[in-house]
Amino acid sequence: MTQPDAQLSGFVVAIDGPSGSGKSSVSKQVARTLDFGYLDTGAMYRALTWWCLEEGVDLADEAAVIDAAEAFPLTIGTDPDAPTVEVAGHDVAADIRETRISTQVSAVAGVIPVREIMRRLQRRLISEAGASRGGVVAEGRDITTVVAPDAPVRILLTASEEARLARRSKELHGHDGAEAVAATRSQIVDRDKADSAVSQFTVAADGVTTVDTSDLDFDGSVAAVLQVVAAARA
Ligand SMILES: Nc1ncnc2c1ncn2[C@@H]1O[C@H](COP(=O)(O)OP(=O)(O)O)[C@@H](O)[C@H]1O
Ligand SMILES: Nc1ccn([C@H]2C[C@H](O)[C@@H](COP(=O)(O)OP(=O)(O)O)O2)c(=O)n1
Repeated sequence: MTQPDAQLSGFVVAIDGPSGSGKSSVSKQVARTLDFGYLDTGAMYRALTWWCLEEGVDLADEAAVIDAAEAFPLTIGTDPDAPTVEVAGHDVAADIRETRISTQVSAVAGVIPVREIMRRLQRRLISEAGASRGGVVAEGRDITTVVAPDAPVRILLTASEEARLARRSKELHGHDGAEAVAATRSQIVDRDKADSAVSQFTVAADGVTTVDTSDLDFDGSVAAVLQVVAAARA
């Protein structure tokens, strides 16, 4: 029989959303402002993908991917000023942002038993960060619905496809000209489509507050999230 989840420690702010909505950058700044911990769950799926490739695991072999997840030697830091990611002692923070990981991560994240292993690990990390700092901002695709549906603040951070494509193009190519946007499309649109098969992050679930950042700049997005948090803590 599966054990019921232990209660999460600390004040948890759960944030989900599609690629390029601003989850990582906005969540990190919100955590800094509140002096909370910060957990990037996407980095965990990326690091597992890196580890599978490093170990020569065929990503089409679900049993092998599950084995890799069960023995995953991950160390992840939850300080928003220095969010480290290490696998078996290797600093992989930069490697996991490479295109080869971005284009293959959905294959790993789409394996349901892997998600259950990651969910348990993520709840533990959220509780540890919450206990040591009083609170934590955790972001991903299923934090508001599956990992921390019991969080007192749950936000769907979203933005139009156009805005998300322009942001990611600027980040990857330095501008958002037509060619750069076309080159970025698969990393945003196709990946979101693949990820939607296992997580619901395009429409807010019951009790989840939508923050649409399409017409907000970065500071405006941070302020909008902080306002939702302040209302919940009042
Ligand atoms: N509201 C915003 N307006 C403009 N750019 C933003 C905004 N929020 C985030 N960005 C920028 O867009 C890019 C993608 O943001 P990121 O936080 O990586 O999104 P996600 O984690 O949802 O994929 C980054 O370069 C970030 O600085
Ligand atoms: N809680 C989560 C977080 C991320 N994932 C998957 C979905 C994404 O394609 C990858 C990488 O997530 P990440 O947040 O780094 O993606 P972005 O590039 O910021 O859009 O992991 C997930 O399935 N569940």
